[in-house]
Amino acid sequence: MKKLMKNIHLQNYQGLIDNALLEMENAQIMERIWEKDFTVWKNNPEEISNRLAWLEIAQVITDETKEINNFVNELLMEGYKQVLLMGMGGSSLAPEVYRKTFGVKDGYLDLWILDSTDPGMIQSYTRRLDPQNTLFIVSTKSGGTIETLSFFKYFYTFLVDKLGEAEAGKHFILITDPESSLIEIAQTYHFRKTFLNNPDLGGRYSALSHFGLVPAAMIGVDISLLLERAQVMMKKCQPNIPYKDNPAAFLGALLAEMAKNWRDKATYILTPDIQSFGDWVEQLIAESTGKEKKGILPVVKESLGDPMFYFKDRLFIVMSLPLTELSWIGKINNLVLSGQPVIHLELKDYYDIAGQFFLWELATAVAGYRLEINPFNQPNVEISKKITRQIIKKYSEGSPIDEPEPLIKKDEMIVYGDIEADDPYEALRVFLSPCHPGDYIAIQAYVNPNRETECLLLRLCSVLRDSFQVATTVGYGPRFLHSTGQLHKGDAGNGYFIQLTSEPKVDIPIPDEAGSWQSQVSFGALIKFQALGDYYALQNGKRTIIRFHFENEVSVGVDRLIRSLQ
Ligand SMILES: O=P(O)(O)OC[C@H]1O[C@H](O)[C@H](O)[C@@H](O)[C@@H]1O
Repeated sequence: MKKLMKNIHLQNYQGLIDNALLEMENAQIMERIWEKDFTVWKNNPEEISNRLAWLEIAQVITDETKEINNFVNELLMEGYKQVLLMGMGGSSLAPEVYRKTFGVKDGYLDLWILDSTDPGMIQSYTRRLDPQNTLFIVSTKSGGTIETLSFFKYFYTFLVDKLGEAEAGKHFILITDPESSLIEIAQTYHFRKTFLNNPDLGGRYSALSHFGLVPAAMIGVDISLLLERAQVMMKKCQPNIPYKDNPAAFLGALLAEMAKNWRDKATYILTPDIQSFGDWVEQLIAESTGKEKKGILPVVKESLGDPMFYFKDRLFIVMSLPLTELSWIGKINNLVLSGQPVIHLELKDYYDIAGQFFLWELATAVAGYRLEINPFNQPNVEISKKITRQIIKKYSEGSPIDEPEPLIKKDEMIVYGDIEADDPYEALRVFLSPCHPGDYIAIQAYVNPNRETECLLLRLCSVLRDSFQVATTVGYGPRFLHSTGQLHKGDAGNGYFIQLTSEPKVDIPIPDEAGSWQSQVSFGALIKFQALGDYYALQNGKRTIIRFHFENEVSVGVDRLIRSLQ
């Protein structure tokens, strides 16, 4: 434990955590989790007993690394140069961590991830990829995710145009569960391969399964070494390890006890080389704990500020690699001095990411036990999907769609919400006026996730945090719907949601059937309806939401909002 945790500052919470660990030891919680005893969480095994295979996947899957590596070699021999992975949430976040952390090894395939339905984003991928040398991964556990299916239909049709029908299917592979309806589609369209994943684990617990390992091997990551590192961590978390030295027991108890004591904002400070781990752990914690009016809010994108900008609702988690220049170490010390609880985990090298995947999965399962929730389901995600499907149906039938009445139109912005104001800036101020420390502000941006927008949205977060002393998060739609979307609708309801939408400059059709350009719905319509579906889902759930629609440049609109707050 000491090697793993560089520093632990629990302030006056040490006794609370010691007690929680003692209680857990007496109730043999780690033993029961490893024995896959569903009663740890609920009295009903539904969506628990068939969701625990991640506990051993790093061992079980070692037999399959050879097959995965052989497949990658086959692709390299055939001259493939790049891979476009199409998937949402648990089917794409771990591959993104591997790509952003390890980069691409010489001679291996470059990996791009597509998890945005923004037409501009899809167009830029289409322009950049070389059809001859690109492999497409359709990655979906359920086989029913609308974004993933739409990406498949679009890129397959695109490839038929470029290479012909006989060639197109050879450029596609599928990663899915054995029961998925996509298996038949893969056969129909002559995909080159289908990897069937272990169905007994959820997407956010799948980093060490086919969903993570196949793309990792493609960029030249040594997947056997990854699994070894995960197994090292598994050993450290066995039930025979005293609970106080068991990192998963400790972390799980820490996350949950802090949340129960109003420190429910798990704020990650990650060094740039492992920054993307934040996006993965965000889905894991938010989707696993944000339900039954409870939840831990992962804060993964905020810049590190001075102590005065933080309320006493935080737990800070610092993660770094040895010898990384920690320019912000002084700021961390100030946080400790100001009374904030801070822990610092140190990874030996990039391959330790695999150990961290396992550690946080088990810690989240432990936290779920302490919070008395089922950490393996996502009961509220379906709500916005359902409303979006209804809107799409109406639109396809040519029926009118219910849209909220615009409140204000000014400065190329249209504002929607249940407040009274004369201009967008006043609307934002009025909207946020009841927001107080302990709440959080979530920016939900259904826009092209390019660098310029990202910088501005992060700036908006900083300004909001510093003005209101609240935790802030930012997520791109529809990506966040598969990550933090569950928490937004399932937690206690103290979030303030700022939805940002934009007028697409281009549009791209979603083929009704793969292979033909006939199309009823475009990506532009889909992203609009996804935003609308979630807007209504949040409203129905009595959440506080405002929408700013940018008629022109998103960057100009966001910049105006930032200035109005300063
Ligand atoms: O892998 P898929 O079945 O396509 O699912 C992708 C994502 O969809 C849903 O929104 C779930 O809430 C996520 O947990 C999941 O990761």
